[in-house]
Amino acid sequence: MSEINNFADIEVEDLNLWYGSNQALQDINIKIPSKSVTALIGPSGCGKSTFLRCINRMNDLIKVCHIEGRVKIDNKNIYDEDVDVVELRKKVGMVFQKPNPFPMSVFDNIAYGPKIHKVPKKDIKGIVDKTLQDSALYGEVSDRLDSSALDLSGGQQQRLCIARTMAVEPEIILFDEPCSALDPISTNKIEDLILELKKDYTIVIVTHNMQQAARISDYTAFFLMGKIIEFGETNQIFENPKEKRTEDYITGRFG
Ligand SMILES: Nc1ncnc2c1ncn2[C@@H]1O[C@H](COP(=O)(O)OP(=O)(O)OP(=O)(O)O)[C@@H](O)[C@H]1O
Repeated sequence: MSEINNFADIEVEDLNLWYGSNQALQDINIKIPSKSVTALIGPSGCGKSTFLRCINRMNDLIKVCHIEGRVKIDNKNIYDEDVDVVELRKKVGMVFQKPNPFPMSVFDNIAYGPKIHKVPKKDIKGIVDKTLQDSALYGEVSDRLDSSALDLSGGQQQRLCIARTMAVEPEIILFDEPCSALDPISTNKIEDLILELKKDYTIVIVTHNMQQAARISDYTAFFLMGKIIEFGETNQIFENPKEKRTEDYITGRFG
């Protein structure tokens, strides 16, 4: 278990995961602190995305996947039988590698979630405006709300996807390499947005970019071959790692 004692929104206990006979996660125990950014780093194929997907049960969609252990959010195991997965995914939003706006207007992209969750019609416009402002996108799209979201730039599309996630008021937002398809300026804007978002949300982000992890995260977990090798404050992990394997990875000796 991690040594970080801050209040944790997500507590993972003895998590093991298999794809068929291939074990992709092994004995994962971690407490992810609330209202902060936690980065998941490690070489390709070490289980970062698999772990991220465990936090909102996205792996349920994969037939060969078998999971043991507990992922507790607000002290409730999200793998309990009585958990409503739609409600869970409202609480735990996810932003993917490639921007994936719906093929509809900018407005409708953001209104989609609140409508599904039966927010009264009269409140929708206010939610869309507020979400666009909170995601720092309003100035760029306020005169294009009725245009197709697919006409926005890649970076704007990704911020729209973040806004779409925020519109249903999640508690946690999972980011799976959200900047890997973006140019440096768009990447900067997303990083600034993530830093803003952590005041209100618990954020977990998979990134291959060490500088990005160092810039935006408060905590870092280093994964290797399906295990968490080290977890701690980002400064400590980057400047004074306890494990030689963490140091080797961070200094670019492998991966
Ligand atoms: N849908 C799937 N079906 C079967 N095996 C999978 C599936 N998704 C991932 N795996 C396997 O699980 C292991 C961990 O993969 P995962 O994508 O979680 O790693 P990762 O650290 O996120 O990698 P990357 O950095 O390349 O995205 C790998 O061996 C991978 O081949």
